[in-house]
Amino acid sequence: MKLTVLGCGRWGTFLACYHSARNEVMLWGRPGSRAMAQLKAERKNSYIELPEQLQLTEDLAGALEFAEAVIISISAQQLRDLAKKIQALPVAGKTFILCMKGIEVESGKRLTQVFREEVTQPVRLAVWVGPGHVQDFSAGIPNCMVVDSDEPETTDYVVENLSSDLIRLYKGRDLIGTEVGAAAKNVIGIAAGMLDGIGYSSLKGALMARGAREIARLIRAMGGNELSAYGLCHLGDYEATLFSAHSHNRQFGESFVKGEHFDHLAEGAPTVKALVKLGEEYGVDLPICKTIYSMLYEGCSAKEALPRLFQRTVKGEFDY
Ligand SMILES: NC(=O)C1=CN([C@@H]2O[C@H](COP(=O)(O)OP(=O)(O)OC[C@H]3O[C@@H](n4cnc5c(N)ncnc54)[C@H](OP(=O)(O)O)[C@@H]3O)[C@@H](O)[C@H]2O)C=CC1
Ligand SMILES: O=C(CO)COP(=O)(O)O
Repeated sequence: MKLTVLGCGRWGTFLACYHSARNEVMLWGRPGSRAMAQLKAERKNSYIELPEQLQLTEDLAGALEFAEAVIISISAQQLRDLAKKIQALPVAGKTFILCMKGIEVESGKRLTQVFREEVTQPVRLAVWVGPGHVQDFSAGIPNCMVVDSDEPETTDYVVENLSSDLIRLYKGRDLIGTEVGAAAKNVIGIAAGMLDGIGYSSLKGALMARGAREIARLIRAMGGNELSAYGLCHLGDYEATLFSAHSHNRQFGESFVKGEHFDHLAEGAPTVKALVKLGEEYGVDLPICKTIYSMLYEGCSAKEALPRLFQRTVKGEFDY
């Protein structure tokens, strides 16, 4: 199959390399991208070396014309901007696969909603999320991920063509849950990093249980299947995010409470704004998300925030 990957950061570059083993692949970076300049000059970045056959380009029209399936992996808040550029080019009949995790802050919309609003040509659309770090895959450690779509045939097409012994793909059947779960795990990852930063790592087990419960309630209220919160898109991604040294969201949370600067993309930081808004809109209490929001955006300290969570009224573990 001919595949194009749009986005040449950590994840997009890995995906382009991964797919190059079995497909003809072109990797696109926006004009002026420093990441693309490095890939062109050195054929590697700090995570991975590019296979010889992988083609690089900054020409969006050419990249889209090249492939029947197009993977997108850029920062979630930038998807609308890129989707507008895609809509200006002929893409009817192609399959787009969003390998990214987030909820748009301005609108509270899921990434497939954002994409479909902007790209109105007839295209197939899927998301591909779940646990996985470049460092682990590059060391040959396999993992399981999940693909979901607004049409089951598209999920089948992606899973059947792009699964491998390194990445075992499962078929998701709940697009709302898969997207919200994937976006929200980054917020729980920031919370985990904050606990690590204040020396409370032993609380991460409780964070896992209560975090997944909170997101399950939101998914259900939004019309999704609450079980998705316990699947690969969310709980299944906790090891990679709440515990892994490679997680940017976890590292961001730890740096934040230590007052240190962190220079990489942590999708949970904007996404928590969207989740808090969605909680209000759907009438769902999201105490962990609200705590992270108050720490990141309202100047609340960990010392103030944590006791508030423990002083909440007593309730049943699985109450709504
Ligand atoms: N297991 C999984 O499913 C994983 C998923 N991810 C997800 O992948 C996405 C990207 O993460 P990651 O690769 O770590 O992030 P990076 O910051 O490494 O890469 C982001 C890329 O997006 C590009 N970009 C940003 N805005 C635009 C735009 N308007 N148009 C075109 N390109 C743009 C940047 O370009 P430039 O080079 O010019 O800055 C950069 O190359 C995130 O949503 C993240 O959650 C990440 C890791 C694992
Ligand atoms: O999504 C990921 C792992 O599955 C990557 O997470 P981080 O952005 O926290 O590194």
